[in-house]
Amino acid sequence: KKTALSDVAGPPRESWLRGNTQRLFRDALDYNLWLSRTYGAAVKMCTLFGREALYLSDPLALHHVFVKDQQAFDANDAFIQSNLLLFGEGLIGTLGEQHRKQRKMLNPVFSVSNLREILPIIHPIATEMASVFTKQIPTDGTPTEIDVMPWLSRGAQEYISQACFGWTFNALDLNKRNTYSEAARRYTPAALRVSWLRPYVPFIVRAIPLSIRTMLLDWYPGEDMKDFVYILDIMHQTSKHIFEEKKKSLEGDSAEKDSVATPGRSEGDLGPVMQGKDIMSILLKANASSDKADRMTDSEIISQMSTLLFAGFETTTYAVSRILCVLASHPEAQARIRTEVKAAKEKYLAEGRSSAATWQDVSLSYDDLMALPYLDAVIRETLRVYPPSSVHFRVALQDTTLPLQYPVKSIDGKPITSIPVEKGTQILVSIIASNHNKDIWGADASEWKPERWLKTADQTTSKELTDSVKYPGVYNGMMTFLGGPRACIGFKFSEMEAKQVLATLLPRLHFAPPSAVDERGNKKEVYWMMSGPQIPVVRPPFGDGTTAQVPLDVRLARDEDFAETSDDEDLIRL
Ligand code: HEM
Repeated sequence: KKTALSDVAGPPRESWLRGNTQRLFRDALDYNLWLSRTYGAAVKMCTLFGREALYLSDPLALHHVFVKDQQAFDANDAFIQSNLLLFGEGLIGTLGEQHRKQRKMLNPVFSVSNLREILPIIHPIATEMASVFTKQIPTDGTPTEIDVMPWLSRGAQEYISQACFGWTFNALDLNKRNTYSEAARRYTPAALRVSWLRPYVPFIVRAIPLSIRTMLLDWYPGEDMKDFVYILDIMHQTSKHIFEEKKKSLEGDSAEKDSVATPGRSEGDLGPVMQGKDIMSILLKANASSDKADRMTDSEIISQMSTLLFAGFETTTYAVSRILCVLASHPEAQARIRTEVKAAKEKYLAEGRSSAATWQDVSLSYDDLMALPYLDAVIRETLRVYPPSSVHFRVALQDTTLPLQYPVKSIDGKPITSIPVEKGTQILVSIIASNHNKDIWGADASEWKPERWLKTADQTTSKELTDSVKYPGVYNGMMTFLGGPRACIGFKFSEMEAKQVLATLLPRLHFAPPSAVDERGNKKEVYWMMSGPQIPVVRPPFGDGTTAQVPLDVRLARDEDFAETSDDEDLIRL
């Protein structure tokens, strides 16, 4: 049967049942880039049961999906139904009006003015991370190989739990085991083991009653599913527990306040330390004082907590791990950040704006940290070339037409300038192909060049980025955090976290790729497996090729690890 997408070219269907989209999520960086370079910025793909989908990286078509015709597109069924099962009615499990209402309540909570207040309070997390590394390396400056991933992951957990919930799991303290933080760190490997089920979730949920699903779960052979359900249960129970504690403490239950923990002690509410500035306290207050019609139920709030714990933790862990990994291979960029941060921190001491004992201990304000041009360029460029997640789904809610900025060729070689899209068509939004689009970013689109985000004061234009064509992404015209009404709510938060972590670690520590060699002269190499999220692994013979890890040589920073002069003073961010 001829469909609206029939003329659009794309790779052949591999199976009527499964289509050919699975390959996009199986260690498929090259495949994703090959697709868009072979067929252009709009490619026909096949999904389940012989249906067709559009794999998109065209800026104008994406502008229609996320901005101009945003009412005609939403998240797809498999995404919503599976998230609803996993996390309940949080932002990633709701659609339409309910989602809009939730966003209206949550957007202001993630505002810059709130982040400004939170940043200085959570600075000790980055300092604790730095001291965790410092304790593992010799004081004479020789390097030690450390798998930095678990520590960055524990740090990211604390960032989310402290900033969002005013709660600590003491994740950076190995002497204190915590069931929740262990469960959360096991979430992604466990989810990937059962991910084959995800596209079928809408069918299962609609066709099989809950009681039978529960029975099937008990009978299901193997431990993968049970383990996954256990992890979800821990996450849900934790969110519920924190919510109840928060609520009690906001209602002024003094008995509870007395039992709260302080950082470095046992797990619990940071209450007095956070001064009610955590995201959840602000949200609970806003919710209580809003119109009844706009108010979220307790169960929706608990679901938001699980959603934030999940959505804000691993993405940021992988992002910060990737930035450190890239910097390890670019010592000159590392040196430049170190020098830039040093100048900013020393200025604080000189102006009496900080009482820290050394410049390294200075905590920069949100505005000063965000204004560091080279640090900003490094983070932007890393998130562009290496976005932590690569492809996201949308579905057309009505018949519509998507115009193309860059025409593609039809299956019989004719130019296509716009594509009719029928209601129900799946759109695969390719973050990776968009961020690597040579038409936008230039011939060197796939190269890591932080300088592309900077210009000197006397430069009035910058070659690639002043082009009129832009992506509708919320973050600097790139698609890493998507765009439109369902764009990442935490992008400023993750940017702030990454900057604080780097501005705290780099002045003290130097990172390099692992130097140890085996008897055949092989060196360990971190390989980023792109399976939806980009996961760092070490391939055999050194690693198992599946466990997430980022081994790096870490040593104390020396004088020669700083750039000669800071030439960044003249640089302006684009
Ligand atoms: C580098 C780190 C991060 C990346 C790359 C990232 C990326 C994304 C992307 C691509 C989406 C859209 C998903 C879709 O609709 O298909 C998203 C949504 C979301 N992100 Fe992030 N994210 C990051 C960090 C965070 C953080 C730190 C938080 C919370 C503090 C967060 C919370 C959320 C939430 C709640 C949503 C759902 C928004 C909605 O549907 O309205 N993310 N993120």
